[in-house]
Amino acid sequence: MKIACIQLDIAFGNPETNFARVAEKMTEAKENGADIIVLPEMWNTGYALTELEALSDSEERAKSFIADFAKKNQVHVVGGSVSTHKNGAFYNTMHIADKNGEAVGEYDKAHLFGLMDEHVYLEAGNSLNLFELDGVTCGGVICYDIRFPEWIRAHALNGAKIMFVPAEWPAARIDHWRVLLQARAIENQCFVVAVNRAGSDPKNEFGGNSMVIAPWGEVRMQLGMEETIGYTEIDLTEVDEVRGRIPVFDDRRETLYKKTEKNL
Ligand SMILES: NC(=O)CCC(=O)C(=O)O
Repeated sequence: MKIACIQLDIAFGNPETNFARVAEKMTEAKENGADIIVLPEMWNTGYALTELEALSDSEERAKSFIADFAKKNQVHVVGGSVSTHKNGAFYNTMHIADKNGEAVGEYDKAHLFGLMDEHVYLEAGNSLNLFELDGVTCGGVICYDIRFPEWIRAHALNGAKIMFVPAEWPAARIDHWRVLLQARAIENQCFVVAVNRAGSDPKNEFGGNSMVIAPWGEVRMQLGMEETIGYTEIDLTEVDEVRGRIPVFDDRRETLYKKTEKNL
C-alpha cells in the first residue's frame, strides 16, 4: 500500500483556491502511484472560524469532490477534514471515500481545541470513526484528538490497524506532535499516518512534520515544514507480527482502569 501525505499550505478563508490546489496535489499523488491519499485538517477554509457562516461546506461539496476524485482515479482518499455546516451547527468533519467512490466514513472531531477557539464556534462529534479500505479496518481522528489516548485505543480495540490523523498543528508544539504520534503507534501497535499542514495563518505558524510511524514505533517517513507530498509503502502484516510479539491487547486488565472512589 503506497500512501501519499499531502502536506498542504492552506489558503486562509479561501475555499476556491484550496479546492483547486487539493485537486492539483491529489492528481500529482495519483500520478506517483498512491493507493491512499491523505489530506490535512480544515483544508477548505483553514481556521477562519469567524467566517464559517459564509465559507464552510453546507452542501457536501467536499464529500462529492473527494468521492468523485476517488472513483475517477481508483484511489482511496482519506479527506483530512473540512469545516462543515449541518443540522444547524458547524463541525470539523472528515470524509473518507474508497477507490470505488463509496463514502465509507464521515467523522466530526470529538475533542475541540480551546486554544484555537474551536469550542466557541464548533460542535463536537460523538462517534468513533472506523472504516474499511481494501478489507483493512482503519480509524481516523483529528489533530487534538491524539492527546486522548483512550480515544485512539477505542479505535484499536475495534480493530483499527491504521490510524489516520489529519492536523493543523502549530510549530510551537511540534515536539508534542512527534512524541504523541509515536506513543499512539507503539501503544496501539498500529500504523499511524499523520498529515499536518504547512505555512501559517493570522494566528499560527504550522509545523509540518507529517509522519508515518510503524507499529513497532519506527518513523518510516517524516517531512520538514514546507509544503510537499510524502510517500511511504506500508505492509499490514507488520501489525499482526508486532501484536504477536508483545500481546498488549490480551494482557489488558480493563477492570483496573476505571476510576473509583475507593482508589483515590
Ligand atoms: N487543530 C488542533 O487541534 C491543534 C491541536 C494542538 O495544537 C495541540 O497542541 O493539541
